[in-house]
Amino acid sequence: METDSGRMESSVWLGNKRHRALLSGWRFSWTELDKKNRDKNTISLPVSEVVAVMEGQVEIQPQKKVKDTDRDFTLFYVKRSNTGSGKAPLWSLGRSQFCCPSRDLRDQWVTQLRIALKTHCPSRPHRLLVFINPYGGKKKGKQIYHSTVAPLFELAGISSHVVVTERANQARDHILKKDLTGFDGVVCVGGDGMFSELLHGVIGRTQQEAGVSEHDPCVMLQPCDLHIGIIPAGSTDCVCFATVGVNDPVTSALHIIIGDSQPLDVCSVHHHSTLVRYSVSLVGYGFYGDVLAESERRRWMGPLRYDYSGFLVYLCNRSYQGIVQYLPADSQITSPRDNSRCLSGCRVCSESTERLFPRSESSSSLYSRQLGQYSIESEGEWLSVEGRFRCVSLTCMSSSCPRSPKGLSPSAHLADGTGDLILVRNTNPLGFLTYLHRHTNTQDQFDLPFVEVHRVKAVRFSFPPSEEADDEDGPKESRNIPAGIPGDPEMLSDAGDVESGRLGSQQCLAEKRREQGMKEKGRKKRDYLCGLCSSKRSATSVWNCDGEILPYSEILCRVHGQLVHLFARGIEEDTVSRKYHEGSRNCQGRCILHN
Ligand SMILES: CCCCCCCCCCCCC/C=C/[C@@H](O)[C@H](COP(=O)(O)O)NC(=O)CCCCC
Ligand SMILES: Nc1ncnc2c1ncn2[C@@H]1O[C@H](COP(=O)(O)OP(=O)(O)O)[C@@H](O)[C@H]1O
Ligand SMILES: [Ca+2]
Repeated sequence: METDSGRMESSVWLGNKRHRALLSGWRFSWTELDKKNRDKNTISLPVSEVVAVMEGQVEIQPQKKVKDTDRDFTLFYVKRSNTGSGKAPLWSLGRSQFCCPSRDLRDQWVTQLRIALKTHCPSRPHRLLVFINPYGGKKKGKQIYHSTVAPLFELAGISSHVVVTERANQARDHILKKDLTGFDGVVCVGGDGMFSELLHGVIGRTQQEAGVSEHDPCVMLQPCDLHIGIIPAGSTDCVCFATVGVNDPVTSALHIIIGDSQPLDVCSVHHHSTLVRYSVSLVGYGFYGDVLAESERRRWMGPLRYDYSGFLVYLCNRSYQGIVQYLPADSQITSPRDNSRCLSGCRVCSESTERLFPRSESSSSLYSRQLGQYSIESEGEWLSVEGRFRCVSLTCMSSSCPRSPKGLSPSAHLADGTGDLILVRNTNPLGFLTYLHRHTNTQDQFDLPFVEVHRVKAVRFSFPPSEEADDEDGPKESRNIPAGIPGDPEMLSDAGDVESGRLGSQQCLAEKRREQGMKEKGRKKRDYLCGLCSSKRSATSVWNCDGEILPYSEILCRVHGQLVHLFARGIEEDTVSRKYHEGSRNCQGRCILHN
């Protein structure tokens, strides 16, 4: 046995196999030894990925039971499993049970490992405020939290205060108004809408405390310290998927436990001089706005509502007139078509931190620099595109999700202070289908003649004056999407009966009245369906802002670099198979590296 500060080495047993355990600085490893004391397999992991060290033999699933044998300790840690080539690994809880030659040695191991945890993991959360949306996604939020997440938090020594929401915006209001002393982070169990509530609460509270006006699009918003965790239990789970690489509650719970930190760009959306909302994934007009509006009345369908509504809206074949102005980002640094991917430890994002928060500048000069950048100097740099669009989308991140594993903009960065503006001009139905379909395969969705993409710092959307005059829907600020859409079987069944003339001419009066009533009903429905699909009557769409319909059409969006932090680390490469090959070159025996 050998110990000195930060280093400890001894013989241990795992089952009936002798091993050499080694704690050296920020790594802990154990190597199986053969009968001649030669190294066989090594498992090595960074201390930062140790979840807990417990005395005795400890199980956590299915039931936590402790057998306190005095020479044993149990190590829980992050274990990765491959999900297929190119996909991020899933994380699960690894468990290894060590038996030491003496109780004294066992106690030393437990002490040293816990000291290493404190030293190398200073930013782990101890107390969390958890909000569960019981109605999100497949309505499994409570079950996911209590059966999967809570036992992991408990094991890691995290105490949590749980609020099961009873209404929309309860989580946001709680964060804005209640005392949050002692909490190291806030966590939502739900979908992107639930995340958005936490986002608004955290940003709003931080600005209130800093005395910053959120309404001014030129202001430098105060970056938020309180971390946000997401346990995916929603319909799209885009924010989780795009920042972790999978939508898996265990993986996300482990990222929270080990205190991972991922900065995230946020877009503020303004109408005239008022803040409307914040967004991290999608600010989308046209197709995505129509899909959202259509899907809201089909919430009962659960996550499938988006597929169904997407299909119906596609059949509508609509496009919208608009003027899109944008402030381009520095094209020397990156481009949305450079085929890069923002992965864990992304260099572009790390270098952006320096650019966004230069250490040498005082906060006041930083504020005026930002003001200058947006209000005066930049005016001349705005570019403008006018036309008919199938969709206009702005995203601060790739917006990958299970429906679209590459996302809306596969090379977008999570924390570079820019967003990607995607303009899909009007095209024929097959062209638009090709565009949509490319979100689901490896083909480049930007390599189409009617699509353009720009890396931007800000975007404005307005209507051409002539279009405003043409609009029969009244002011652009208040257009409501009518409920219902062509192709809706509910709607077409009655209308179909009337059209087909199935009701005969020898009917009694009552029948005739009924027929007339149905005709009237059918006519109304047909008019209504035609109205929805006709580009003349409904000249405008709505904005989908991370799953919320915006009440305004003319908006200004500005990207705020690294405004919030998530308990995540960005998308990991498929390290399991790669590390196996690298590791085996460096070890005498089989070498499995975890990091
Ligand atoms: C022929 C196949 C077509 C497939 C097209 C796939 C395109 C998918 C892009 C998805 C981008 C998602 C951006 C995220 C949006 C969410 O914030 C929002 C709300 O989510 P939630 O709170 O979980 O309900 N989701 C949507 O707006 C759904 C868009 C789906 C469009 C088909
Ligand atoms: N208890 C509740 N009752 C009704 N709506 C809620 C409740 N809690 C949260 N919400 C709202 O439900 C919306 C959808 O929630 P989310 O968790 O994103 O599920 P989904 O991904 O299925 O849309 C969010 O906008 C959120 O504000
Ligand atoms: Ca970005």
